[in-house]
Amino acid sequence: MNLIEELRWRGMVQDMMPGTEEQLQKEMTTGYVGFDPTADSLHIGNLVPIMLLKHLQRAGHKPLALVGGATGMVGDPSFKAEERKMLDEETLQHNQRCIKAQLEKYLDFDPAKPNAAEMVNNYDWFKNISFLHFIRDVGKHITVNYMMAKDSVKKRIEGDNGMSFTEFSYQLIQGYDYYHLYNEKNCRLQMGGSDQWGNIVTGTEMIRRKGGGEAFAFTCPLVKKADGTKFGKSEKGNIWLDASKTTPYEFYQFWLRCTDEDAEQWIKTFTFLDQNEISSIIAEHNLDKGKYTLQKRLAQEVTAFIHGQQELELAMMTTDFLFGKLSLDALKSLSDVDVKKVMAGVQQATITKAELAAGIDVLTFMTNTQIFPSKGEARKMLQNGGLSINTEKVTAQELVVDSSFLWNDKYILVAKGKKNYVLVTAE
Ligand SMILES: N[C@@H](Cc1ccc(O)cc1)C(=O)O
Repeated sequence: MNLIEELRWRGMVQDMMPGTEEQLQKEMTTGYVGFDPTADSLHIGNLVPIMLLKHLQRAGHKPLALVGGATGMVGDPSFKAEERKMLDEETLQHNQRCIKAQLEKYLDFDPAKPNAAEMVNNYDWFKNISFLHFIRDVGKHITVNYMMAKDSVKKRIEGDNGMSFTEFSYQLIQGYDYYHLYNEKNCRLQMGGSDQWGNIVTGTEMIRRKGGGEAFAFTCPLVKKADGTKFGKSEKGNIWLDASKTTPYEFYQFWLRCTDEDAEQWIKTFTFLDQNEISSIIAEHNLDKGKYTLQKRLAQEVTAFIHGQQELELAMMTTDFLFGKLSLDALKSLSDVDVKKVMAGVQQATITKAELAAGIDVLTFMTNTQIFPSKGEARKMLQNGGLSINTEKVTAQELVVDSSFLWNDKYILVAKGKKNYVLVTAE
């Protein structure tokens, strides 16, 4: 399968300019996607264009990731019902730095490779272009009629809200980016979400009218959920790629909880697994859907790609907690930082090291740590067989808890019932 055939199979091609497939077969081609610094992190909606750049690079072509320092100052009106709020320059600078650092993680920038990825920022070429120069040299090649006819801005032009000249000029700025990269980086391809088609075509038009040759493009469909609700949101809002905004555990859960129908599509779009592998995962999934084989594999692949293998393993451990099947040995093998991550959602308690050194009976231990409000309640749980320490069931109320129960020098894990864990830290 060539790149475009593969992307078609993955459901990642919406519109394509004629000749794009031939160009990609003919020679190593430089292609770009732009990301505006509208927030201090990318979110999973941006993951599709990132995947496009990744696929491009895997197929031997050269990806350019553009950070929109200039376009971010203007605001893309494409398919937006209202004028955007302008971000102040300090916020934009901060956002640019964050997004750049994220993009650097996902592509291969190794300069020794002929198709090494490169990062560019359109502020670098726009900062020196004067307004007069721009309207004479760029604006003159594109008619207002042409700009107004775009689907992406039609509603705004026909509606009551209107659109500022600032946002209206956005497509010329993005168009000029393509023209600039065409000349400076021999870039022949622009990709993006389907909402970007209008802006991209303004670019190829500008290249043509300013005497350039052919430039190519394709867009990918916007990701939708099968039930029609919006993709990429949880109850808490956006699913961010930044671990401090959406923890790897929450990220993993997002994918784990999707429907069979969505998982079948998303495993194609959001992983690099090939056709054979995906077919066999789906076949295995269909043998027993209750095992969530498909969702698990999807969640594992995407979490490992975004957060790395280690964070994935921690997220899976935390998930095991929810299902009451954590292995204590696995937990013991973790660093302190990682124990805290896995246990982030678990009830916490403390006990003094001195008490443990002396040794206390299990019921006193349960009340001193405030795991139970009274010895009577702790006893009841113990007698019902629902109390465990370090995953061993406690059967005798005479049991003495002392320092020998500590693992990693400071922890004791208590469970009330099957799934209610308490992590006790000795201080
Ligand atoms: N307009 C794009 C971002 C972008 C910016 C500049 C470009 O040259 C290309 C793309 C978006 O909103 O997603």
